[in-house]
Amino acid sequence: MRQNIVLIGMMGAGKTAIGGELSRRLHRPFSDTDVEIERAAAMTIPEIFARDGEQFFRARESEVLGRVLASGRGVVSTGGGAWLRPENRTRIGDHGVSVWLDCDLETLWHRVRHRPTRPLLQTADPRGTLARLLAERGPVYALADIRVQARQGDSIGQTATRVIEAIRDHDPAILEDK
Ligand SMILES: Nc1ncnc2c1ncn2[C@@H]1O[C@H](COP(=O)(O)OP(=O)(O)OP(=O)(O)O)[C@@H](O)[C@H]1O
Ligand SMILES: O=C(O)C1=C[C@@H](O)[C@@H](O)[C@H](O)C1
Ligand SMILES: [Mg+2]
Repeated sequence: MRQNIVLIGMMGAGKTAIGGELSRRLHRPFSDTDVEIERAAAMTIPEIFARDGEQFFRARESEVLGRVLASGRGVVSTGGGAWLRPENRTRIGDHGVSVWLDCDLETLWHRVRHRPTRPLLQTADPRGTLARLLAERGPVYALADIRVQARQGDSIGQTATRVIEAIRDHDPAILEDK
């Protein structure tokens, strides 16, 4: 079934926040792959990265993604790197519509800079790292079915409304109740 709504994009783009809002508005179950990975491992993401490394985390991420997509019609917020693996993109395409929350560097940096929860940003120059990741990943995120600008100054509610409108334009069947 292709009715899942899957949010992709950079850390800080608002996937978790907008995903929760969409779930409430559309009355659909909500899953966040980062939260599911932490729950299954009984560890935080920084702890998983520190103990087992990024490749281990990516393997768990692919497993969790497959599991949460199986529900068929949920809202799924992914981690910022999930969309980069081709096998994950195929799986998302088979089970849902992908929505890229496209957010500018300044907004992303403003949101993530005081949070120690993103291990990839624990570098000597985290802003530079964020900029490099955005530049590298942008063309891959652009492969998503739908692109929504997550603009600075827009509330979570306003961005959620734009996501719903964009999905309706793309394929109204995704929003239909079963
Ligand atoms: N208009 C907005 N849209 C989305 N998030 C916002 C907005 N305004 C503030 N935020 C805040 O930005 C922060 C980052 O958002 P969030 O954690 O949802 O990002 P994410 O894409 O899930 O990141 P990650 O990939 O690291 O999980 C949150 O604290 C969220 O509440
Ligand atoms: O952008 C990324 O690669 C990541 C984003 C977060 O959501 C987490 O999945 C983790 O910190 C890695
Ligand atoms: Mg998140």
